[in-house]
Amino acid sequence: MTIKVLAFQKTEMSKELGSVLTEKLRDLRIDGVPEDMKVPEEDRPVEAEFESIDLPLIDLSLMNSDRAGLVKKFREAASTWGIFRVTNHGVPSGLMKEVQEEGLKFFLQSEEAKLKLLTRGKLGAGKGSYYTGNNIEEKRHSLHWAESYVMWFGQWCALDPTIIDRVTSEWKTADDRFRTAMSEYLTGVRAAAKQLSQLASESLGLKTDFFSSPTVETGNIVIRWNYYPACPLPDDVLGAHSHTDPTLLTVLQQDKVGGLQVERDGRWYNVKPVEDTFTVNISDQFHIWSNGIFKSVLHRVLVNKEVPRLSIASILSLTGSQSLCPPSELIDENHPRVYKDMNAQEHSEVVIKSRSSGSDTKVFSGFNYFDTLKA
Ligand SMILES: O=C(O)CCC(=O)C(=O)O
Ligand SMILES: [Fe+2]
Repeated sequence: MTIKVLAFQKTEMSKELGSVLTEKLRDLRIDGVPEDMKVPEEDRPVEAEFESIDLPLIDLSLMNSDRAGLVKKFREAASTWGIFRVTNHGVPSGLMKEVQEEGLKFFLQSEEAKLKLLTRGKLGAGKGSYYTGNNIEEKRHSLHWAESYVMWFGQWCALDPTIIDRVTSEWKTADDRFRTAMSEYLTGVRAAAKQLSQLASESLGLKTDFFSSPTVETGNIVIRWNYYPACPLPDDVLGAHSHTDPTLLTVLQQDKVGGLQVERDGRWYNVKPVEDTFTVNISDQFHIWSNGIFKSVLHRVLVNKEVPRLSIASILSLTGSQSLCPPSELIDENHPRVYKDMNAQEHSEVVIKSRSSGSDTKVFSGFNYFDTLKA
């Protein structure tokens, strides 16, 4: 039996590469771990070493009643951990479960059905869906023990029912209810992201909409389901190597299984999943945009022997000519500009270059290229 893992991360891919992957899938066997998925001995995670942490909690039901307290908490969480838990975010529990179950159905399809979506990443205008995994072109580290299904919806302000319809229907099992669920989920995530980015602005003494307006109007939204099959040798692989997200903000829905780890001061911590909450992390663009005040958190994913894990990442990013320049209010003699002026497109080019040529073969991270962007 072949295992349900494959290897890809590029939105652009050639037909040839698609068939290489098909071959590769045929070769994989459930009773072992292919050599190119094995993490080098010295980088293997050892479970016994890790402490579990309960992340700082941002309770959005306090937006009106204790805004000042929430703003303070946001600043603390975003500038120390770079990751926090969000509760009372407005996305109903039943809807979260539904989107999770539907995503699971995608991965449980036959490989043949999934592979049909492998090359969809090339769809024009940045809207469409595709099946993916690690990047086998960038031979920078062992392959992830994971597969993903990604939906690109484009800019929030242009998102309308026809786009949701088009993107969701690329997965042939998508039905009307799934489309409605995705539409409701996107609305909920957008509202939560708006509130969070308002807190972000206020926490730095800026106008409420400074970050929120570009984030949930002209910014982009991508939804990505990550599936980590149970692994016969979990200590030999990683579901995701250590990385920071190159984008702005990631709103993550985890299932009960656990496996996400975050780094702080050189140590890895297990992030406990908590039902009905989102795990939200600051990503590279927000770090740059906040003049380095918000921390883009380094994270990775461990897998286990017993149960598969599913997570759903709503990935928000600035795009094209949107500026990542920090506002003048954050710059003075004591707080000089940390990074050069750049827009999202220029940033994205640096990320792509760093990922294909970086010196650290284990980490895909802003820490690999932030230095090159210094003012
Ligand atoms: O599955 C997770 O917990 C994290 C996924 C992740 O890091 C990502 O999609 O960038
Ligand atoms: Fe990530």
